[in-house]
Amino acid sequence: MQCPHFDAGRCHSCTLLATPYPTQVREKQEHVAALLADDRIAWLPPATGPEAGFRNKAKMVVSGTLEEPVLGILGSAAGPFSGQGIDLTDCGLYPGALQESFPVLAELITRARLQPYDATSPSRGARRRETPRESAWRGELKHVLVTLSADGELMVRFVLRSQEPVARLRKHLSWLLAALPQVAVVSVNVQPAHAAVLEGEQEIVLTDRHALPMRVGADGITLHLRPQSFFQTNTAVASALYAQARAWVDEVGPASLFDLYCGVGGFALHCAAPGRTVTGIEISAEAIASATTTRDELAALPAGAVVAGHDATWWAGAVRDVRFAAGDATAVARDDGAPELVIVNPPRRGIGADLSRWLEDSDATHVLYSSCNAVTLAEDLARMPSLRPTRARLLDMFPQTSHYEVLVLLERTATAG
Ligand SMILES: C[S@@+](CC[C@H](N)C(=O)[O-])C[C@H]1O[C@@H](n2cnc3c(N)ncnc32)[C@H](O)[C@@H]1O
Repeated sequence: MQCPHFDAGRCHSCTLLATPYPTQVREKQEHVAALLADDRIAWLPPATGPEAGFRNKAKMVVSGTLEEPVLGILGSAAGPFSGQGIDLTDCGLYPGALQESFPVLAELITRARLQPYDATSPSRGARRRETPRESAWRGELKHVLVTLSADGELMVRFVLRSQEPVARLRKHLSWLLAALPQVAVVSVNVQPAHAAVLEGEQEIVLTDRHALPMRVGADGITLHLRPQSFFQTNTAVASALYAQARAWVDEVGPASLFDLYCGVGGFALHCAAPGRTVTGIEISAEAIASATTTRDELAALPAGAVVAGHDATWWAGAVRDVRFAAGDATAVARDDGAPELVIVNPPRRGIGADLSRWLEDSDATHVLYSSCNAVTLAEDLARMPSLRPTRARLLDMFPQTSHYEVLVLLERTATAG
């Protein structure tokens, strides 16, 4: 992949751009195999998708002026573009449908007078004080977050410093929906702090629709995605990830499973089956609401519908005992007895000592660990010596970067104690 921003030193995100893609995948495979360093693991060939145009979401920093807003990133503090707004609307990681939305969103910013937030320079008055107040920074619009579904629909979220511009945004909403009819959901996220935090707690949805339907795979499950919910970055590889998880879970055939850090329920719903009790736990209440919507939709499919190879009757039975609850995944270590199989898919920090210890000491016969950080994965596995990794697969969710996803099936070899 060729990138003018990388070549000019404006953006450094794609650190592997100069490495041919097959070499990237081979080196990631060597990296994860060396980190897990376990000859007993049977590795499946890596799962890959397109090497460009694969990102389903864009997190655009908004800079520039009201008349000429810039959507992209701010140049890194150390380099020659320090603090400068860098336009990344043509970034090759975005599919065409995302790229095409950016000029329209930029025009909306101008029309609705959403002044780009100036993250670098407090006003002159504030500069005289040692710790300028948040109000001393100029502007309102911090980020625009855009998510694209496999069916071409969009969710657009405006991260604002305050609610002040919301009325203007509402006024221009019909213009946006006419200019970009594929927009399904528009919301405002209020993030008042001058801090490196992408979004705040308050979300105001401006459209009638509150969730973006994210179909996974050709005839696959359509997961519902509400604002403030996580979704895997690469829909094609996420489809392979969930399919692999389902294949291994079905082979084990547990009567009960937990999906910890379940997000909008991708693993839980792909691994549901008649006669299987599934419990999904996730910290974001909005993600749990999304997962519950998908479950209810699968429970009531119209006669004749086929989803992921199963008909409406099968699905009604499969999701009958699927439950989702908002909460801290590590708290199950205190509260609940273990099911037969536990799926974990934590953030980069991994599951940590407490949850690892609970799994190690539990009655679960299998654990399925999906990780986006093999370093913390290896640390967690070392804490669970009774659970032997038997099978694993690298899934390259993040081409052109050194990041990747890895799925590992663990099987209990010894009774904990
Ligand atoms: C890597 S994402 C996985 C989401 C989901 N499994 C999927 O396939 O999309 C990690 C998820 O963990 C959630 N999370 C973070 N800390 C958590 C905690 N302490 N307890 C429960 N969920 C947590 C995040 O909100 C996020 O949805």
